[in-house]
Amino acid sequence: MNEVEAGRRLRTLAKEIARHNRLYHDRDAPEISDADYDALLRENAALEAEYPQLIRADSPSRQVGAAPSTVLAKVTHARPMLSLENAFSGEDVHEFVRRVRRFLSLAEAEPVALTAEPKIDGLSCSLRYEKGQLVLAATRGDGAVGEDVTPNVRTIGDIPQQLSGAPEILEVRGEVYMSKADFAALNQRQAESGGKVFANPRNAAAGSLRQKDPAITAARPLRFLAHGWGELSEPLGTTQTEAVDRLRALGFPIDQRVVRCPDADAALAHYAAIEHERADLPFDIDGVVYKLDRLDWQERLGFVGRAPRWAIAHKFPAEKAETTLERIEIQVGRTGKLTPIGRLTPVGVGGVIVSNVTLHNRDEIGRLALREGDRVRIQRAGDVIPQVVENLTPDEPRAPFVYPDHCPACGSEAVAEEGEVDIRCTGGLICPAQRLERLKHFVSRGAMDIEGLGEKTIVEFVEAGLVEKPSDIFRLRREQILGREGWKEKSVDNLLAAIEGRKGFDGARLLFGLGIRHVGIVTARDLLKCFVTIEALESAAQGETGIAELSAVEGVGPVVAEAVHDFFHEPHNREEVAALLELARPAPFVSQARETEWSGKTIVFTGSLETMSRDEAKAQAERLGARAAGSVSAKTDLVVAGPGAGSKLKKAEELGIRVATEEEWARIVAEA
Ligand SMILES: NC(=O)c1ccc[n+]([C@@H]2O[C@H](COP(=O)([O-])OP(=O)(O)OC[C@H]3O[C@@H](n4cnc5c(N)ncnc54)[C@H](O)[C@@H]3O)[C@@H](O)[C@H]2O)c1
Ligand SMILES: [Zn+2]
Repeated sequence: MNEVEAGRRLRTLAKEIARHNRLYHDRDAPEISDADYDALLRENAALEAEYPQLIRADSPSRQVGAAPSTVLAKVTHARPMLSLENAFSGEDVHEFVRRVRRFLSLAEAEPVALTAEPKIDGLSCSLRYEKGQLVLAATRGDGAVGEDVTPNVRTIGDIPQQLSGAPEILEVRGEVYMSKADFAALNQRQAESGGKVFANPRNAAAGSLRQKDPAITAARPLRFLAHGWGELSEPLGTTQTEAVDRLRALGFPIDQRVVRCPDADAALAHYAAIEHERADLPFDIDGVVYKLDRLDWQERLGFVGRAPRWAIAHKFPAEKAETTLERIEIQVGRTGKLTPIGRLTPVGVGGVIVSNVTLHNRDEIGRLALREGDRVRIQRAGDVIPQVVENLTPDEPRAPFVYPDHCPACGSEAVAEEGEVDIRCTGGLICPAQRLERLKHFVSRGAMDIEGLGEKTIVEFVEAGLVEKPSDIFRLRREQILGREGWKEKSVDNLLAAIEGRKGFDGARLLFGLGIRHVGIVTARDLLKCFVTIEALESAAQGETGIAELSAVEGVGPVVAEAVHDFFHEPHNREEVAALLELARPAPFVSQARETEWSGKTIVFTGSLETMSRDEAKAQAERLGARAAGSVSAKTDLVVAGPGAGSKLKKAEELGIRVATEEEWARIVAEA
């Protein structure tokens, strides 16, 4: 991999890992296994080690968790709540100790004692006591800012409300978790009452704590184990062991498997013992945490990036089992992505019964040469969605699995983009699997922006069968809506007037609203700047030289060209577009640009803007006749940088490109 490729890969990794962090930490709904997630992190770390100059401001190696949810109040931690580095082998653990020795310049003979303890699979929580009273409880959030869960935490029996003989300020940190037995019973109750069934104890604990109603938390069997601390007005001891003993004496639950080990080998022996016991433990664990016992050493080591240098989590290997792959089914996601799912003969893996696996994509099926009927080895890594790691019967004669080239939900053609493994349905507008998301996008503020037709209403209309595709919005009749619950005459009239008002609307916004892959509002404008009407664009896209013609448009590359071509290639889409054009009659493109000194220039906006949205800034640039671009190059004429600007600003400075603040930009606009 060369430097350019590495930079590109790092960008992809940053985006992907951030997405998985949100899914896992914020939404409690991971899409990939922890083992796959950890592999992404390791790939990122290896690339950063090779190309330190490419380390991004938003690098996953510097981030903890995910931003706090907006449902709960935010709490800025007095001391950050960090993550842990991972070790996957005994050798990794020895290397950790060697790193510590080097950092502290320890003599050969100097022993390095560690504590070893189970890594509880819950969610971390910080409890703040002032003068012995519990005053604040917070989740980790992104490490710097967490969520205020004080009223909820007050309902957890394991957590003392009052302490005697505690330091004046004491922040205790530990894990809120649910025992396996309580989790099973809760899920049973939830299923019987038609409530949410949780994927695993960690999700159940997180879902029970990270919500607004303390009565719900109180009804859930949450528990707590302390394993560390944050701000302190006086030390708890001189070693980790002493400090933990002190916390226990103050009344905090501490797991009995926390032990002091004189060296790494002793710690590894304790790891083996805990791993042996794992299945019988009352709660889920995903590894063993080692910490330096001496607190003065912990202090000197401090932390780097997202984790302390003085601790490491030794993860357990994934659990495996063998079974039969009975069927391969293709699911269509909300964005049209086809995902193969394996239906298995149910089998127990690490304490849960597994009957489905994700097969990721077509390439993965090819790599494992999977066919319906094969025996497979599956793996579950303390996670929700297990995966196939090996085909045990690749040589048995069996018909190969034929991957569909049409969408099972709507019958449209399904294609892979150049260089991409994912296969997508091209029938976006008419595909039932994508219906809701497409419609939400169509009416959204950046697209048709129909007042009174928000996401909620779209969901209502789709569920009622009133709307299936965008053109149906223009077919809505008064009597269809009137008489529905919550709709008064006035609101129906307002809605119909708003829809009526969108006839003859900006063609670029309608084109953007179609949700063609890679066609954002800027690209939609670029396309119509050249073709003027959607009809003209459509016939160009369908022509023999369509892709070449589209690629030649200023601001449009081959990827966009191909996506537009694929979209108009699909007869269902053409039919729907024709109906839309007939009903909505969008306006042909009229350039809003004036002739100014900025005409034809290229401007890049980076960082956050405070007085306007990014979209507004781009629109301003366009009105000056300039083009808003996404990345800085030698052809850039101006970079407008707000707070938090990173690599783009750096690049502009390197290239000697003019840089303006948001305020200066506002002046440029006013004066042009
Ligand atoms: N599957 C996914 O999409 C996905 C996404 C993000 C994270 N993850 C998984 O989540 C984990 C990463 O999350 P993370 O950043 O919270 O790191 P982590 O959970 O691996 O380790 C840090 C946390 O461990 C907790 N912990 C539990 N027992 C402890 C003990 N005895 N001593 C000290 N700390 C203890 C602490 O709360 C600490 O915040 C990994 O296992 C990763 O695989 C998975
Ligand atoms: Zn489809």
